[in-house]
Amino acid sequence: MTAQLLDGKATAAEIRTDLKGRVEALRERGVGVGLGTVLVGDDPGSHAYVNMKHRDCAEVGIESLRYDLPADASQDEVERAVAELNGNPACTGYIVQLPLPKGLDEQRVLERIDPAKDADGLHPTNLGRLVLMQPGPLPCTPKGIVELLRRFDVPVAGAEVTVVGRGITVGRSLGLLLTRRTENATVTLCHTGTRNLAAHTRKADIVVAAAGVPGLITAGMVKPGAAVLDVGVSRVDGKLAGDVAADVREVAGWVAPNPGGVGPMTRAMLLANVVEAAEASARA
Ligand SMILES: Nc1nc2c(c(=O)[nH]1)N[C@@H](CN(C=O)c1ccc(C(=O)N[C@@H](CCC(=O)O)C(=O)O)cc1)CN2
Repeated sequence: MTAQLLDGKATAAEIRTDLKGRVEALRERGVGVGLGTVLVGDDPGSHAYVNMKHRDCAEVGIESLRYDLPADASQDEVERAVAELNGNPACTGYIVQLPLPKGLDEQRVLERIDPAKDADGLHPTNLGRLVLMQPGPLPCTPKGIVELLRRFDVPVAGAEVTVVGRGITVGRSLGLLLTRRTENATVTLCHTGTRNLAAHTRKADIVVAAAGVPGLITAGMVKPGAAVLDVGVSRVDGKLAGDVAADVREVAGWVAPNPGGVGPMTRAMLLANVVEAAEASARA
């Protein structure tokens, strides 16, 4: 068996085409859409992601606002950038690129974001909405994963899903999202304290690997026909390496590769969050 490709790159391009039309429609009604980013330091991966986010904005007609701060920026400087974006009417949504350099209090920065402009859904108010199953912006990677599964008709309702990684941007939020009544999956959240990881992945209909451990998930850990989504990002010898070993393709029913799977969907969902917020404010 060779797995069907969950092609996030092509799917994200389709989503951007749809969003472009919606941004144009908003502009015709006098509603501007602007995405801000706050990037601190010189991590090459973070720079690449932020550059791609602004390139996506240009493609769909969203205005870009960009704060690039040096690696030695103080907590006050980062919070000042956040305060400026909160007060800038041209910015309808924004993100603080994570991780922040060591020494900065990430949580304190995220708490300063105006929840109404929180394009990443990572402000505690919006994470609380997710826990309470209330409407609000959703973290981009989990939202992108659910959208990718839906567009490729991977059955989610009633599925056993094993998520590897408990971080807030992916694993923990994805668990909350997939267990909502609308998704109705059963989720096992694995992490570094999990004793027998293979026992949990082998029983899963869907495996989401977001541990950041290159090649962690191998063919022997996957149930034949399962969907396997690679969200892990590591650099090995300067090259991007995912969490899923190449041999998994011979066992799985679907594979979201890395690159080309969930990453582009993360970016597309960021734009979607900004456009949805602008549409909601235009309706109000
Ligand atoms: N504020 C946030 N920070 C981070 C998030 C996030 O959702 N919000 N997620 C990750 C990084 N991330 C988004 O910022 C991200 C990851 C991957 C991609 C992507 O398009 N990847 C490409 C390959 C890119 C490459 O070659 O390096 C792919 O998978 O095909 C976009 C965004 C951590 N930080």
